[in-house]
Amino acid sequence: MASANANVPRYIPNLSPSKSPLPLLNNQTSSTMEMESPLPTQNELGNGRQRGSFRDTSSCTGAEVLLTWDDLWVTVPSSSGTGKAILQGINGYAQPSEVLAIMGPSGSGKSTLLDALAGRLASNTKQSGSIKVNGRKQSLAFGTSAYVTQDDALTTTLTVKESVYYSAMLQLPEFMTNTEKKKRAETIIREMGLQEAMDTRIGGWSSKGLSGGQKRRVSICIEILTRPKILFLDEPTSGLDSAASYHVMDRIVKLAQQCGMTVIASIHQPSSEVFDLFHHLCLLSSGRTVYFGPSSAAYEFFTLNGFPCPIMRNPSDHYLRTINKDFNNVSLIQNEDTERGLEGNNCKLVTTEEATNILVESYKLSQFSQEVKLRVSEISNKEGRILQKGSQASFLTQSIVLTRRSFVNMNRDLGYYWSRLGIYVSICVCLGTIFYDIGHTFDSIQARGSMLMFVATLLTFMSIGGFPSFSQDMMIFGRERLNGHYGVTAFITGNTLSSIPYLLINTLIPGAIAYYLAGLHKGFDYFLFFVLVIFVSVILVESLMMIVASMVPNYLMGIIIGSGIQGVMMLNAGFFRLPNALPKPFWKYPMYYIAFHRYAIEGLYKNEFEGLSFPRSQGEGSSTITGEEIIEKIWQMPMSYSKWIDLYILFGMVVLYRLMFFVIIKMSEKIKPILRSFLVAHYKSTKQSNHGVP
Ligand SMILES: Nc1ncnc2c1ncn2[C@@H]1O[C@H](COP(=O)(O)OP(=O)(O)OP(=O)(O)O)[C@@H](O)[C@H]1O
Repeated sequence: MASANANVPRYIPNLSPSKSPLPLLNNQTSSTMEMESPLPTQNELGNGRQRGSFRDTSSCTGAEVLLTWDDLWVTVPSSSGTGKAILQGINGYAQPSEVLAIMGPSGSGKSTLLDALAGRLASNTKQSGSIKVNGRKQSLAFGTSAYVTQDDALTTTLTVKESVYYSAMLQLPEFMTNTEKKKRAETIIREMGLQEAMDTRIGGWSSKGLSGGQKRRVSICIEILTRPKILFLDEPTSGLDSAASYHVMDRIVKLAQQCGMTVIASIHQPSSEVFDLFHHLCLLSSGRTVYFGPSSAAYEFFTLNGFPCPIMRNPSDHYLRTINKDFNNVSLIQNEDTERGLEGNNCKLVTTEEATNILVESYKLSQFSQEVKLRVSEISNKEGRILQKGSQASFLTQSIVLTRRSFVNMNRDLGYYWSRLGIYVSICVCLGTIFYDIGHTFDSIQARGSMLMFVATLLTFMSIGGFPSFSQDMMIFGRERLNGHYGVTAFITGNTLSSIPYLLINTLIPGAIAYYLAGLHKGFDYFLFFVLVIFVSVILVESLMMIVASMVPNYLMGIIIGSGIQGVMMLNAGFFRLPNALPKPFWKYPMYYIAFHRYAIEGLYKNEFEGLSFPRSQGEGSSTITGEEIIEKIWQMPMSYSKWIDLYILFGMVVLYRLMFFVIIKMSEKIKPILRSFLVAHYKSTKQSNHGVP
């Protein structure tokens, strides 16, 4: 076997020549373990491997970040009630100017580790153990860290240049000029190899734009604009071919070295060239550490534990294949002479489960593990610099930029307002022709009531059509908010201001068609009030949908829940069942007062009927009834206040709904940590009682 392969070139790993990081196997004695520490010393930090220079270094200042995690456990509730451990007491560290790769089969806990370190675990998880930044328990404030998620939540209608530029305007400090910000954005786009795609739109479900790999790179560009001190990358190379993967990772490594940035990246299947770029490797399997140490020494670790990398196989593929339990693989374990093969009786087949257990146990006893513990305690026992929040654009700048960005997006995304305008116009043409020249007969009282009810309810209900586009905006907001790009108030301001012109067009044109075709109350001021009520009602529905969007996981759920809420409010607005007939305990009090459609139809009815008179019954010669009487007696609406009060109430509701959205987002941010610390406390007490600890 050996001779058959003698002429086949073997993969040459990037091993440190003088380092022999032998692991401790259970059956080995310590005499076989004489070794030099494979870990860099503090003096070596920052020197890194020199891989050329990175051009824009103007902002590479500030404190470096050393991150450690010790006995880190993350559990989630399981059906058995005992909880499922996703991470099982792992240790490790990440250092400035270096890239730590987290690798492991799918579901091994890579993203969870990244989330735990970045402080953004899901609220249903419980975390225990210690995570320290520069030896202190401190959070990673804006400007100090950035996180590139797996899903590229980007504004699909913007070009690459616009996306990165708007983001630069939002994130970079006020003291930088617009030209400097633009330059920074362009430099980063070029560094990520996107110069050819600068003017290409991101693209989404409706139009093809960038490839998946290019979107990944745009996401990275956006997050590294501030030159964060610590960068978390979740699958940065997914969707990229091997050349692009190398290109992107190489840029990140250079940036790390140039700026003293600490990079932690979870990665699925790096090519050998990409793998070679990593300084350290954390290999996980089912939340346990299989290996943590210099990436170059992993080859030897596997070899010495009986799992040498076969000829011509990419070592990182080999590591993952050895520990991937998903497909009932088997591995060949070689005890001594790796060249003799099966017939030499030194090999046996083991399942991947067994192979993983051997490696995990071996790692625990190895010098690597000891070194990691030593380094972790060394760093955690020395309190370093406290991280200061980075400077960013002012609230005013952020609001202006968000308004502009949102305005451009609303204009280009046909689903946001333009398609709705088309539908509104069509419906209003139908409405206007069905109620054409409504007149002032007895029958027109009912006809007016029905038409205005339709306008106030079903027409405003159609605003729900823009929800998919809005929910995409919410996803982007969620990502940018988590990364601290801007606050909730700036988002609400931007969204509100940018939508106003479109909502005006959407209500003015269709409103005019319906109003004048039907021949409603003559006079421009009456028409203006009519449009104002529809306008505010549509903003109200949008505000309601904002609240819904902040609470539901996807837009389909949002549409279902939003329609349900509106349906109930419409039913209860006092038209389908007159106000005095509404059952008192619930539908009259409080629902009739909460239903915003009630104020919309009240305002519209007062606007339409006040000042007009109609025959009391069908036929000629009948006496007349005034509009005021109709409102009070037929529609059972209060005349103690004017139509303007109804409009003010609607407007007040818009403010209230937007405030509610603000409070919900803020509260969820405040409640999540409290909930998590409660769960952690509960977890600790359960753990202690399970182990009989007093
Ligand atoms: N919040 C959560 N609630 C329940 N289970 C979770 C949660 N987060 C992660 N898990 C589970 O923990 C395991 C590890 O998930 P994680 O996303 O960390 O794996 P991964 O190694 O990043 O996988 P992949 O490479 O496929 O993204 C999975 O089985 C996942 O279903």
